[in-house]
Amino acid sequence: MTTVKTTTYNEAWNGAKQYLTQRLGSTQGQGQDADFGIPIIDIGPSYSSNLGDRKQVAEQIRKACVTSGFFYITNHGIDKQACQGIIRQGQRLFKELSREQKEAISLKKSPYGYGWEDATSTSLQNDVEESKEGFNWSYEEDLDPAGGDGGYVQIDGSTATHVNQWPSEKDLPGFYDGIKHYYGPALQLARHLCKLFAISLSLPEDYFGPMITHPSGNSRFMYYPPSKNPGPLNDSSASGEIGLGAHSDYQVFTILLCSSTPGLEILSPSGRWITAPTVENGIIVNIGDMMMRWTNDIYKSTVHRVVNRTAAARYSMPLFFGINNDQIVETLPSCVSETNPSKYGPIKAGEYVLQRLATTRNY
Ligand SMILES: O=C(O)CCC(=O)C(=O)O
Ligand SMILES: [Fe+2]
Repeated sequence: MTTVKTTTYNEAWNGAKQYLTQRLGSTQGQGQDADFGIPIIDIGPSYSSNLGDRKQVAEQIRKACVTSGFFYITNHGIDKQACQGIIRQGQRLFKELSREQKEAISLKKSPYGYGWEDATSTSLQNDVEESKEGFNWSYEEDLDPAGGDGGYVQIDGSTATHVNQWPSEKDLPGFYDGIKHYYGPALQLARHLCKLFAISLSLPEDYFGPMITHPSGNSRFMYYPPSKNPGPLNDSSASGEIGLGAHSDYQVFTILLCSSTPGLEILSPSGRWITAPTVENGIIVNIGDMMMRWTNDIYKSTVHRVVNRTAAARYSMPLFFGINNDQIVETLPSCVSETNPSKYGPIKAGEYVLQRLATTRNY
């Protein structure tokens, strides 16, 4: 039987801080930028019944994952209306709720940090102030088109339900249904991507299937105010305000939907910040640290941040997709060999995220 070590809060805090410092340090100007970018992958053929078509898409995904760990997907199956609709729900939440209504669902009232947050409650890069506003929620079975299997556990192993803090139907009519309209298809897209990741890693196509029956699906609405000092994109200095500090994502992978205002910047191996372009009907997928660890560092989770350098507001909605929180993550069999032994021990998926989240709280 696999034994898994549990960690104290202090160990987690020190470990997570060390991890971020090391990740930020290791990308400061050492590598080459050749092959580094955010390719656009048409995943339409991956819905084909022909394995060759699915393999062809998986191969493109693999190429992106071993370089930048970021790619756009198009023809992903989520309709335009659902994508526009969810961004609108985010706008409504930030614009239409009063400060008092927002405070009533503040993340400070939630043991898991779910709910509305002002700019200062959390920061991803310690000591760097962020200008964003956010609203966080977690997976719940009512939002899952597959219905879940009744086994959902929180990142700390708790079986508590109804942990999300939604605005009331009176304050924001139709909000929850609006969420469901995009979040449900996005979860199914994530499950589909798991099959493509499995093929890309030379694993059986349904390798991850049993691990995503009650998946971790934390999500956020983000609002980045217009810059007080608009300037050019691809300017590595952060003279504009930092919307979201430099970080890598924690989960297996992120499905990121953005409004048309640019602002996401990814850190290249030579230390340049590259602005992600706006791609019509495109959704960004990026590898998270859990996937990097799981693949023995073969797939990369790249450091990124958000700086809104424009005079317009920016909105986005990342969905941090992970496997069942009670699932043990052990280096994937196709990522170890005699010459490349496993660098990491087994860990419970939820426990790993808990450790990484430990440093972000400012309250
Ligand atoms: O808003 C964005 O474009 C990126 C958000 C992000 O990186 C995150 O929430 O982890
Ligand atoms: Fe991120």
